[in-house]
Amino acid sequence: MNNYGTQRINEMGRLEIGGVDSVLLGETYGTPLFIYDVKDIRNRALEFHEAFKKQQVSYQIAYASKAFSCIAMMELANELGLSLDVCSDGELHTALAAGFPAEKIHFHGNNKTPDELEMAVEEKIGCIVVDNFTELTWLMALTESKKTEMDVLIRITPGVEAHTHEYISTGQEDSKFGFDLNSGQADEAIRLLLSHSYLKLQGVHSHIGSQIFKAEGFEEAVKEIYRSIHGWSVKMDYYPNVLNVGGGFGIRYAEGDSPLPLGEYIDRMVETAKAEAAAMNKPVPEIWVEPGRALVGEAGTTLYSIGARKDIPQVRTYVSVDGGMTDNIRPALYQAEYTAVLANRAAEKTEETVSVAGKCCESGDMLIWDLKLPTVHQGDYLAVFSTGAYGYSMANNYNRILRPAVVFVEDGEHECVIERETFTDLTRREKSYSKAGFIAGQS
Ligand SMILES: Cc1ncc(COP(=O)(O)O)c(C=O)c1O
Ligand SMILES: N[C@@H](CCCC[NH3+])C(=O)O
Repeated sequence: MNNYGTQRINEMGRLEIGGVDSVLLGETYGTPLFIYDVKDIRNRALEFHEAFKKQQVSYQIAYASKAFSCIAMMELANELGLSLDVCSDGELHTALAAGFPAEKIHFHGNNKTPDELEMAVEEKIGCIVVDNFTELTWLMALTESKKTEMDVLIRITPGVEAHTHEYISTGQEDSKFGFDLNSGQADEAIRLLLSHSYLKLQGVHSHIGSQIFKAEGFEEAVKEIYRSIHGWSVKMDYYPNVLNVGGGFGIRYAEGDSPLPLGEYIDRMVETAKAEAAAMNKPVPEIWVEPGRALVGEAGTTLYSIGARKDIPQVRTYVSVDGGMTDNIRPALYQAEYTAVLANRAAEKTEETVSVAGKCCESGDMLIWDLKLPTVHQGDYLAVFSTGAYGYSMANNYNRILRPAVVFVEDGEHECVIERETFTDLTRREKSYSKAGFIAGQS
């Protein structure tokens, strides 16, 4: 077993998380169940803070709430001294409902609507990360009409390709996100911003991708941004107060995944920024990062119950769980790999190789291929590791399957922070079509 966070195998041979027996959690809350190891989230936030403090630079760690967003998580992020990256009105609403300080919220997105921009301005959030000219035009008009100042960063695509799945790689020039550097679009946007009375350009943002294991991409991005800063400094006398390098720090999903210690990513990007600033004889900007997965990914475990089993002699054994692509779409979307154990028999030696299927009407609904487990029986609990990021937040109701519950565990205690969806939730906002020609019961 990989021993994520506080996990261990207890005296009964069961997986324990945060000092709580996972079987007890399954019995109490049912399955599928997302279990978050709060201590692990705390430790990771601390690791980021310590890395920045060691470098003696001003910084912000903005939790990318798209990774996992709910009231309890926003409260925890606030308690841990994090800022927040939101990229929709729903994420902003959740943060505000949790009492997250508006001035520490940053708004992202390649298609913020006029309503979302208005909400951000009215709520006086910390900054808007401007992504394109459409948004810039709207934002200029909005702040002028409201006579309200707003801090902004400009998102640029540094032309750096992170070595990750192409769907989660964003820093390359051919991307829907941000202003590109080569065509001069970023220059034009900065020029517009510098002459605007209400929009205050605080700095530059780049995000090169996600699940990145090497620091080189971040170093390269910082260098590339500085090449542009040089130009802006000469042409427009502009030098940023803030350099936001985005998120993307990788985590362990499967054996063989070996991300760097969090501090090393920070050291390498901050040292690059220090060297570049020194070469220009300028101060080091405030460095911001936006980790999502690195804060919550390994802290999450999904507990399922094993149902059907299908043995195809000489071919494969399928064991099916009571969830699947509805609570974890990542294997279907990115061929993401996971590992798992039988939570109720975590100490037993492995005896067979099975493939774990979800319950959706979809052949692609597979969670793990060729997983070694003790002989699997119906009713066993399967714990899939590292599901804390982009699991619940990408959950859906395909096949009208209900979204699972989420429980936080820490120091031997457990608390449900999101209840399991109910059938009532499924049909609550629905009504009959008044012009339906067919009325049940009549021929
Ligand atoms: C702009 C931005 N910031 C931060 C993140 C968080 O990424 P991760 O969860 O990989 O740290 C993302 C998602 O990739 C993003 O698009
Ligand atoms: N949702 C993706 C990462 C991209 C998210 C942010 N741009 C994942 O599950 O890995």
